[in-house]
Amino acid sequence: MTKNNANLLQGLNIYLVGMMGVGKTSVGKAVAEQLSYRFLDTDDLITKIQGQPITEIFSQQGETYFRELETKVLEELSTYTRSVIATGGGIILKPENWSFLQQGLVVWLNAGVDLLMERLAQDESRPLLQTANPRETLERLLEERYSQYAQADLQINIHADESPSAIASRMIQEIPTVVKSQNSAS
Ligand SMILES: Nc1ncnc2c1ncn2[C@@H]1O[C@H](COP(=O)(O)OP(=O)(O)OP(=O)(O)O)[C@@H](O)[C@H]1O
Ligand SMILES: O=C(O)C1=C[C@@H](O)[C@@H](O)[C@H](O)C1
Ligand SMILES: [Mg+2]
Repeated sequence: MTKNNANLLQGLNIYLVGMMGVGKTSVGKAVAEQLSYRFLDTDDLITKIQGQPITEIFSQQGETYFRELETKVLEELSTYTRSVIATGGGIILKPENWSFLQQGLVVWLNAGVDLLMERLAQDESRPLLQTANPRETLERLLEERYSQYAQADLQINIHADESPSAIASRMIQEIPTVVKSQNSAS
């Protein structure tokens, strides 16, 4: 089943989008393993290229600079094939980024704010959440971004107590439904 689905994708990249903390990195690694794809993470690459953690890029160079780097990294990765690409939570904000995302299969990992809060409670590496009321910030960001995330080809709802590997299997099982409808649309 997994091998067939990898064939069905014909090398098409999978782009994971969704709010910070939903599990794009964790689930992405499991999807890549199950499809024998390469795993890449835009946040990780930005950190390596810049030689600075994301919090520092935000505080020293600013969010606009980070977003420019993010677009450059995404453009570079769009030339790859057979890759699962975990993206930063805000990648869907720039229309320009969609021209790269749409070259692959875009999968939205969606979870409610309660689960996101649980996952991010002890985490200080998300600069946008260093506010007086992180829950309120998450709620606002999710509301602002919801319609953009919903442009994804496939939506996977994330619940507590499901491992990254089980979520990956569930996602891979759904691939034929979206790849088929993409083919029939063309
Ligand atoms: N299915 C899961 N079950 C339990 N814990 C999980 C699961 N998925 C992710 N986590 C944990 O939640 C936290 C956030 O996960 P992860 O870093 O994968 O999210 P992300 O979507 O990549 O976030 P960001 O957009 O900030 O990069 C991590 O501590 C991770 O170990
Ligand atoms: O949701 C966001 O805007 C972000 C999420 C993270 O993945 C990082 O890309 C950065 O912290 C910004
Ligand atoms: Mg991540």
